[in-house]
Amino acid sequence: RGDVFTEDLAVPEQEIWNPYPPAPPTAEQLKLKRTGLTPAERAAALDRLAAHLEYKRDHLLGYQVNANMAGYAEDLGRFLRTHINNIGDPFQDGGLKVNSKVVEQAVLNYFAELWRGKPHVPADRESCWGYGLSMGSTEGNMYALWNARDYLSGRRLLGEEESDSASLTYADPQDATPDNTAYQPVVFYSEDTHYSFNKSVRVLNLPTFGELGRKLYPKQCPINDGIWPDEVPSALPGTTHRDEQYSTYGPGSIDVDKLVTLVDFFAGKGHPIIISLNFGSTFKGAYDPVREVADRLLPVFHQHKLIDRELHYGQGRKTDHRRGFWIHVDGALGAGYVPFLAKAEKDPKYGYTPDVAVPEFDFGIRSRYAPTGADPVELDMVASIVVSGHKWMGAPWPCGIFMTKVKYQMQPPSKPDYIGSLDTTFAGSRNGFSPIVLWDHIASNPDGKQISLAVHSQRMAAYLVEQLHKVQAYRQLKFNEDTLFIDRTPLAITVRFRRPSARLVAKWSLSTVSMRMNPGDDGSIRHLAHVFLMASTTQDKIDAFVTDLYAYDAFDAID
Ligand SMILES: COC(=O)[C@H](CCSC)/N=C/c1c(COP(=O)(O)O)cnc(C)c1O
Repeated sequence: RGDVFTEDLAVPEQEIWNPYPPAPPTAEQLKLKRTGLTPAERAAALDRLAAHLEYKRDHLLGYQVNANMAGYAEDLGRFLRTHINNIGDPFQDGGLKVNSKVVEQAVLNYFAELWRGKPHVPADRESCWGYGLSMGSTEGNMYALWNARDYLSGRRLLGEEESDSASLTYADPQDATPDNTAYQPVVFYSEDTHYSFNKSVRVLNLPTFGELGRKLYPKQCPINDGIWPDEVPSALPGTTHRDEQYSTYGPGSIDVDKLVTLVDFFAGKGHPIIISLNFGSTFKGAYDPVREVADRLLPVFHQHKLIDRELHYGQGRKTDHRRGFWIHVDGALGAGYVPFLAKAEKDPKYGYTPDVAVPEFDFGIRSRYAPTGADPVELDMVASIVVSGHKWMGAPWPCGIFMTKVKYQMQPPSKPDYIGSLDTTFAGSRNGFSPIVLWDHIASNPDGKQISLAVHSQRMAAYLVEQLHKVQAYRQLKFNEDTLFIDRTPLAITVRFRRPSARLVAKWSLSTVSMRMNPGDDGSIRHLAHVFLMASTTQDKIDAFVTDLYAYDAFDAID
């Protein structure tokens, strides 16, 4: 892909045309003294901070944040008087009784059903299990990769106790010899994947297919003339435009042909497979085609005996059966609203006809494969899903949900009796307020409202594209400027275009990317920005933003 690199945007201290945007409190005002601050000093600093943040909140367009905090202060302010900590497993009350686990369970079961899974029943291995995140989807995605890595590398499943050993061990030590690829999982994700994945695979010491390819199979990459890329290429643009035949001009979803070829290579070497698919990608808002990936990879998994693997543990006395693949869906953004778009598509009363069919992504995806001369195979293909609570739903701070199934849960590394519960999550202390916020949001937004908001967001995205084309036509005529590179991936709730001036980037908190559109060609560098059309984005807000783009100095001179 084009090299993505950041540039220091020299953002002026004050916005030139609007000398009145409330600045944040100064460092001097915020300086924390040993003597503390007087009530007047505290009030002055906090008042100024509130004014600044409220102005920025009302002008935030560039990030996936729903600015609507309706009702939280009124409904939930009283919970700020209590430290609520959901330490340990959400479905085990534990020793710290000041917890909101009953609320967390209600939220988890809501998402299990929304994503076509079964609410948690400990004895039902096909039912869902999950937990409320104390960070955002970065935590959930990291947990998913950790769970997948240990599941596929033969660590002990939840319930496969080994009384004589508190430390985590492999199901069967000789299975996990260094040269045994059967327990060396490899992870695949596309070049449009959120940067937190590069961080997560480092934390987990989990090799990407590129790293493992360069180490074990140098110059044998089945795509790209033998050279291993680090990420799966994203799809090329549908256009036949000759000099735009690079994924940088594409929709931002994964190239399924290349994914299948790469997975087939490693599965053929015996490696278990981890795939993370984006569902509402960070810059282009694209949806990886989960259904197509699942349907096309099932035969590959079947061919390489990755559907049912037998593991032994307890000195060979016992056996378990597991998959040799894990499909994770990073639904940080899309898992929150696409289910409602699908409902709108099905119900004519919403008058919504999507540009393309609303894609599937969840636990309801079952793929079938009928190998010649063998019994047909039908499998549920998605092993885990993550959603951020602070993106589509609009929580006041980072939070979210990780969801998998009981059959994939691992034995935790230790059993800290003093928390009175299994340590089945990533964090120690866990935010007990976030489940209450998500519960309040869901309780206040029945399906009908959610469907309307999801359709509104689609309409606002289409509206912004229309308005940007008007700006482009005006500027070409008036200032003889180049195009604004306006683009929107089908069904995406984000629109991308030429980066405006530093002042406007700061005013509207735009997220920007500078990239070489044609690899190695500095002449093809584009400075782009995007706007996310969230449930809280109004037409008035879009109009105010678009008005700014008509100004003579709204865009930097084309360098
Ligand atoms: C540049 O924009 C971002 O980094 C935003 C987070 C900021 S907006 C809330 N996206 C985070 C993100 C993440 C990480 O989610 P968080 O940890 O909740 O920020 C995972 N997956 C996808 C597809 C994402 O887009």
